[in-house]
Amino acid sequence: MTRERAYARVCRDAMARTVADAQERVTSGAGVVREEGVSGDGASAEALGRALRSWAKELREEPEAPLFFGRLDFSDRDATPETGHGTGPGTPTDAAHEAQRYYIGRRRVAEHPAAPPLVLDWRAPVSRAFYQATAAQPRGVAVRRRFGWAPGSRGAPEDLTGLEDEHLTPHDGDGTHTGTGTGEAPASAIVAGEIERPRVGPMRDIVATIQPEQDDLVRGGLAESFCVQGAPGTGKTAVGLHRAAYLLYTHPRRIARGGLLVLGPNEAFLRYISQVLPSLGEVGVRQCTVGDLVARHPAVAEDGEEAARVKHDPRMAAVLRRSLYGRVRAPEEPLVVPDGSYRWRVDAGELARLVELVEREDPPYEVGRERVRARVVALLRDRAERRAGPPGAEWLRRMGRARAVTAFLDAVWPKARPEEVLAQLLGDAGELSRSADGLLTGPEQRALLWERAPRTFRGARWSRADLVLLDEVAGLIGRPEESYGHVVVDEAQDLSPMECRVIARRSEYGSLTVLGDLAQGTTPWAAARWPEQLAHLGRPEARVVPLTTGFRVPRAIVAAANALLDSLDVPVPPARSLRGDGELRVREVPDLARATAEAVREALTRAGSVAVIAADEHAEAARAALTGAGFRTTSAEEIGGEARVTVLPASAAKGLEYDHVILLEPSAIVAAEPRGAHRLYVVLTRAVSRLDILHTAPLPAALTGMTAPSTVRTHPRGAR
Ligand SMILES: Nc1ncnc2c1ncn2[C@@H]1O[C@H](COP(=O)(O)OP(=O)(O)OP(=O)(O)O)[C@@H](O)[C@H]1O
Repeated sequence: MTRERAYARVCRDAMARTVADAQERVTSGAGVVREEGVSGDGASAEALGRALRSWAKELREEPEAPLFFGRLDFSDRDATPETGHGTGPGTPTDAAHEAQRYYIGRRRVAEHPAAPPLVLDWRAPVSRAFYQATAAQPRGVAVRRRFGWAPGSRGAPEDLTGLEDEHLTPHDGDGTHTGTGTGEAPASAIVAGEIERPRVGPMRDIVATIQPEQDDLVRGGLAESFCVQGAPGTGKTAVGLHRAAYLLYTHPRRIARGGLLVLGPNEAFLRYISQVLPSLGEVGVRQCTVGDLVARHPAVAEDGEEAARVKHDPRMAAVLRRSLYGRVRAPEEPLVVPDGSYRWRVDAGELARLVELVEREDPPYEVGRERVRARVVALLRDRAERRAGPPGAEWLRRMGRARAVTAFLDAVWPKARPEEVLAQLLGDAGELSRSADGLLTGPEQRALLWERAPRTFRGARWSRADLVLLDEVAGLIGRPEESYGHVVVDEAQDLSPMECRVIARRSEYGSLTVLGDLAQGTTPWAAARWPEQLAHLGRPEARVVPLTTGFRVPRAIVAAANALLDSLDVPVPPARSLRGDGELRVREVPDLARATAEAVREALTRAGSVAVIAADEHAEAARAALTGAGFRTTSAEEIGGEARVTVLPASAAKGLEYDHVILLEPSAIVAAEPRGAHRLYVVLTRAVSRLDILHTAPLPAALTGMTAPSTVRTHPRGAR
């Protein structure tokens, strides 16, 4: 311990010097840069200065945390017995690492940029052995050491409180293996402690304890898109964020060109995960919702249920395409273009063939219009050439802009704006049936039609679904300006086919990490199967990888959730939990408000965060009752606020977790919406340690059989 603390001190000093050095370079500016001969001219010195400034800023902004969490001692070759399992691919005993010792941390630490690192970045190739080595496949590692730090430590050497060694390759006289990775519970007490640590505030990184199956996903190649079907609390979100950090580290240039995008279901969720990437040293990643991607107008209108369902249906893509291309007309008249004393003439038949050909080539609409123009000019050029030899570039430009040519284009391939196209479709029954007949039924078409159409498209009031449709039309007209190198899509089961297409358009040249759980689908258009959803996302070939080992929800609560899962009829395997701790209590109570206050009072005697979750329409009342009883509470919008008790409507609970969840009236959550049972499944699986279910009405059928050993059913106590 003394030696390791001393090492921690050395690392801290080195890190402090790195930060100071970065500052120094920024404040002394280009002078230093030039002196070092890095850059001769002002412009690149300035660019370098900018890079240094942002680097210094990044170092300063990074939350201070322990600088290392692990150590690998590689064996020297003589001491590495071939175990039989250890010879396959993926288990290299890389000669370069023989007898080497490496510390592993959140980022590289070195005395100076050219010095050998004191701490390796967890994403460096060597670090992989830290996550993957087992006694059966030691990958050349003799000893894996994990470090335990005081909770919340900022890395002060005296905060180093524990060490744990696993001997993966036995030496003489030391025949014991302490392997991991196969048992129900983690073999490492430090890992177990980390997993069971009470939660407070926003989500944390998991670099110190990534599990082998998670690591495989985190380090998947940039080119590969895949989908993680993960039971609640299996670390989907964590895996997605760490994968983002890994890709940024491993392919900085290729990602930098397009950028990396993380999509989450709502603002509360985005706030909850917002600290993870910065704590891993990545500050430039865009994290937003699909709604943010399509927000070309504020969403001010509300759709009826049926209208929303139809607008999110994939058939709308075909309807919109037909509506847009319905603008293209077969030319009926010849084109006559005056040119000085001449008039060039192209007859209608030739023009019609030309337009039809371009239509068949199926370019984006805007490109199609310009292609028709270019081909018309080419016809004019042929005529001019026959008469007077090849015309010059200026002549070609003039013909392209000629009033007659533009008028011809406006007649056969008019300009289009997304708003105009959609307003016409939703505002005009004739246009709608022209575009939708054979695709949408009569009642579906009627559900789409505006009751009162605005006079022009500029006066239209758009709904959230409309914005998705506008994005679709914009995508038909031209390519989206944004295109990402990689997109991480969380809670992907909830996206509608049309929302999936928003993402597909922006990741055409990149790759996707799709995260979700079919059992947690709560939107009316939630996916029932992954292959279809992946096809809408433009990745029909993507692999679906299940994760079933839960790190959040304790076994007793998982058992209850699995009972409910059986009734959901989704093709997903049940979850299992790494956590033997945890409590589940189900109580029928006479007075819900009073029982809630009591449960909160009790919950506050333990460490960690507390959430009271109720059906949406009851959440406000629950909050008021708690405030009345003297508790300070926060709402979903204030994650990370001061009060330890959050009151959440069931619809806002997705993706979040709390140490202690007090769930009010499960049957009301089920009854509140068509997919209420799925919603209840989400809510049941938010608890890290304790779940209290309080009810006055009968429990939903799937929950009545809960017989987990730690289930305590108490009958209403008398007045207290
Ligand atoms: N390897 C790990 N070590 C420690 N903690 C982990 C590990 N993997 C996941 N966790 C923790 O388990 C919890 C659940 O992870 P996460 O939220 O990523 O799961 P999820 O699959 O997205 O869950 P859900 O679908 O229910 O929203 C988080 O607190 C996360 O930090």
